[in-house]
Amino acid sequence: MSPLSLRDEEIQSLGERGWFTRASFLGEAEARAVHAEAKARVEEGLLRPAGIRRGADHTLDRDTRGDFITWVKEEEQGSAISRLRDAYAALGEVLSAEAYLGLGRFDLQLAWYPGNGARYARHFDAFPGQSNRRVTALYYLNPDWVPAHGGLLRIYPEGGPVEVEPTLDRLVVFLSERLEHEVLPAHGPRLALTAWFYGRNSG
Ligand SMILES: O=C(O)CCC(=O)C(=O)O
Ligand SMILES: [Fe+2]
Repeated sequence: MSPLSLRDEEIQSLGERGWFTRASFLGEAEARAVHAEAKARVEEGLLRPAGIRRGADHTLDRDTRGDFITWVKEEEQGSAISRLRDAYAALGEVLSAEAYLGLGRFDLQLAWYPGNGARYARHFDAFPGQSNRRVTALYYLNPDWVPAHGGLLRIYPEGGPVEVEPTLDRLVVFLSERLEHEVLPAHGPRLALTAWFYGRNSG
């Protein structure tokens, strides 16, 4: 794997606005390989309807959150998903080294919106002050995405909302405690592999 580094404008954007995006993270061929493995998991029926957390409760509310998910555990070496995991580990290291974020371990989740208008209403991935998720990194796997498919990521930095297209190989990184965001209704299949990085001192 070639060493990963952050561009100056990415570090600056993360510091000033709380997020950045990179249109091509692994390159198209590699992205297609990850997509094929992710799609196979969907087709194998490994994904389950995602719940939402309300206090201590875990509830299903398909209007608030209509995606299907599975947690991705350590992969066999040699799979494209394992190489993405390695790239995320390298990303966590450079975010710590160059953006001083002090990140430790991360969880990896595959999420699929079937394309029936499913969405994920506006939310935070973490709440300030708790030792929980610090950075959200999204990697999109939608080779056939066109604007009519919708499913844009809308984030809410200071200064007004920004929409990001979930196109193949795109990476989006944001501070989990700082940025509210939502997934607009998806009218085509929509796949993403998301990493949530925890602080170095959290369990
Ligand atoms: O897939 C996306 O663009 C965002 C998903 C999301 O917000 C989440 O899973 O918490
Ligand atoms: Fe989220």
